[in-house]
Amino acid sequence: KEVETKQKLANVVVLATGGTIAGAGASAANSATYQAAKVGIEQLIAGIPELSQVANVRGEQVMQIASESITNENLLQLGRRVAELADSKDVDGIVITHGTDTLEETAYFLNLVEKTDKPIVVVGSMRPGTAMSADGMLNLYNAVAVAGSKESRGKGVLVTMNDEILSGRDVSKMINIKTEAFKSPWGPLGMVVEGKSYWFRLPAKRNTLDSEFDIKTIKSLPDVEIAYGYGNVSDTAYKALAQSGAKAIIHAGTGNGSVSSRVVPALQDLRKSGVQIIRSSHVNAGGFVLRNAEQPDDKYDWVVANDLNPQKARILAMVALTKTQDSKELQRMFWEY
Ligand SMILES: NC(=O)CC[C@H](N)C(=O)O
Repeated sequence: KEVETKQKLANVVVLATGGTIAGAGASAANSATYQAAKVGIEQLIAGIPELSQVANVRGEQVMQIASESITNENLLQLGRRVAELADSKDVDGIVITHGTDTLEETAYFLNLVEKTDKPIVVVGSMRPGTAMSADGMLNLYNAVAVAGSKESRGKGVLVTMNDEILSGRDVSKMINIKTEAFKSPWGPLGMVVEGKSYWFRLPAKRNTLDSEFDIKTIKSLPDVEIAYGYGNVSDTAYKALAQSGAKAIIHAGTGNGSVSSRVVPALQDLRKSGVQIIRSSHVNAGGFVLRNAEQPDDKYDWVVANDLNPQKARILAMVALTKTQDSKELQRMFWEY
């Protein structure tokens, strides 16, 4: 009988990359002061015996880092391993444990480049496992349950945090001290409660199987950088980033991706020299940048990121630039993904 239920359960692989979900503090009171990326995946899995009720789980330590230090090489390495596993008939779903600082970037990257309808779920925690009311155990349990569920297939890369199922495309870390940290401006897709998923909506943007990007054909990612807009800003950072080789600069703009009049001439020049200029917004609850609003994008040949925040715009720009150098194509991709 035991063998029978084991066979019916989905096979889920947990790829561990580090972060607070693998963190450890000196005392249980240390919910915010601790070291990230300390605990190995075997120990994390062993700490949640209930996982064996929702899936046949095995772990793989892909890296052990705090996610603010993740590089494009790390992204490619992880993406390639996810693709290999997704191709295996013995794997039904994949979970990635990840630091929360750049979790939204990795989730969006995988959402763009993984050609599979198998569930891929990215998860982290806001408190280390050593802390009182640690959230990692339940987040990971939920992630495995969602990754093992047939209902999760074909919904793009997902993120499970704080009982919610969110789209990897537009989820973002909105606060760094609460367990209710991850939100999408467009709301969660569903809830996961006691290992069962409850779905309410679906992503509308192209992803995974429906995406024109494929990790297997991406050899490297071009240099795309972000420069921040604020009062009294100068054009120094923009020029320096271009000089150091940036192929595109994401303008993390104020409000509607607005650009200071002190910066506009430099951005016009940079575009003429071949650098793509992409306007996004750093407003907190979700920017929404429209073409030719605030700045004449048609005239300057700039691109707008619409609802993608600057760090997500960087991810799409890198992936898009592996396919095209044409600003119109780039803009199409920013509307479609
Ligand atoms: N809550 C977290 O995971 C933050 C820890 C660390 N800065 C990271 O992103 O990996």
